[in-house]
Amino acid sequence: MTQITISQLLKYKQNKQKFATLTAYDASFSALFFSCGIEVMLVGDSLGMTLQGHDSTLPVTIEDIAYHTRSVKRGAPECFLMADMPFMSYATVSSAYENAAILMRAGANMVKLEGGAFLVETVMGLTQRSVPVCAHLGLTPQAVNVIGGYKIQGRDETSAAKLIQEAIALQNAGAQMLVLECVPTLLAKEVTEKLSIPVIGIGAGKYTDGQILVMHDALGITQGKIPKFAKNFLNESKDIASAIKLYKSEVEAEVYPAEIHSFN
Ligand SMILES: Nc1nc(=O)c2c([nH]1)NC[C@@H]1CN(c3ccc(C(=O)N[C@@H](CCC(=O)O)C(=O)O)cc3)CN21
Ligand SMILES: CC(C)C(=O)C(=O)O
Ligand SMILES: [Mg+2]
Repeated sequence: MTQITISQLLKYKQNKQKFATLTAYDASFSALFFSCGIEVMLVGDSLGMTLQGHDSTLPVTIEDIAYHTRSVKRGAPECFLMADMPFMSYATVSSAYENAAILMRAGANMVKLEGGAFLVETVMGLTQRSVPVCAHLGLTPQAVNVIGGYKIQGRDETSAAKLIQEAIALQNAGAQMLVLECVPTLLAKEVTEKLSIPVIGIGAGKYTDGQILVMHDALGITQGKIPKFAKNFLNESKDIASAIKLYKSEVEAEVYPAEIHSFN
């Protein structure tokens, strides 16, 4: 096996080959996921909820993400590893540089930042300094207190048009990937077609280039409210490896996400 890179993911987009990605937080799961053909993993700040038991992602620190990034990297050294920049770790351009460096040194291949046009300067500066950036638009969970809950975004014409403009601005600033979370299927389709970089969706319908799920949702071990887009692949599988392979094959065959996992 060889290292998965952004070039490989770009080829998937160009060949219209859908790809499945997952969050991972430790070496055992990252090794298992990679052996099941999951080539892209994210050390998500969702770990604040799934691992730490908080009711939001806000308590997560840069050291938390760095710790889990080191673990995931050791388990799957050849995967393309993304790491979330946690709440307030990119509040200024210079803090973004310092904190991105911590995650890159921990083994990340790309850092992910939540937000739109206000991040253009940050994304440009990171990219120029050799830190690959994934943008994240739509429902941005670090803004849960501003939004007033985990709600679908881009429903009306004004916010949809704004999201498209921001996606283009972030790509122009140098972002090499985009995560779209909880947006209507046809808005995600339009963004995916307009951008040349790979777009990964979660609750964004079937037309994005890739899909991402929180691993706990894919394995049915999430406690409390389960997002509409989540699917428990362990239900129909004999073990975790079979469940992950089923997830990958359903994404590749455009079976998952179905209508019931999407917003219109
Ligand atoms: N287990 C887990 N899965 C995730 O996808 C996830 C986390 N945790 N923690 C961090 C954020 C929070 N996320 C969430 C959490 C809840 C909804 C949710 O319940 N959404 C409603 C949409 C309501 C509407 O229609 O506006 C839903 O019914 O899915 C969505 C995303 C996504 N991320
Ligand atoms: C759900 C994904 C996109 C994420 O940002 C996370 O796991 O933190
Ligand atoms: Mg996140």
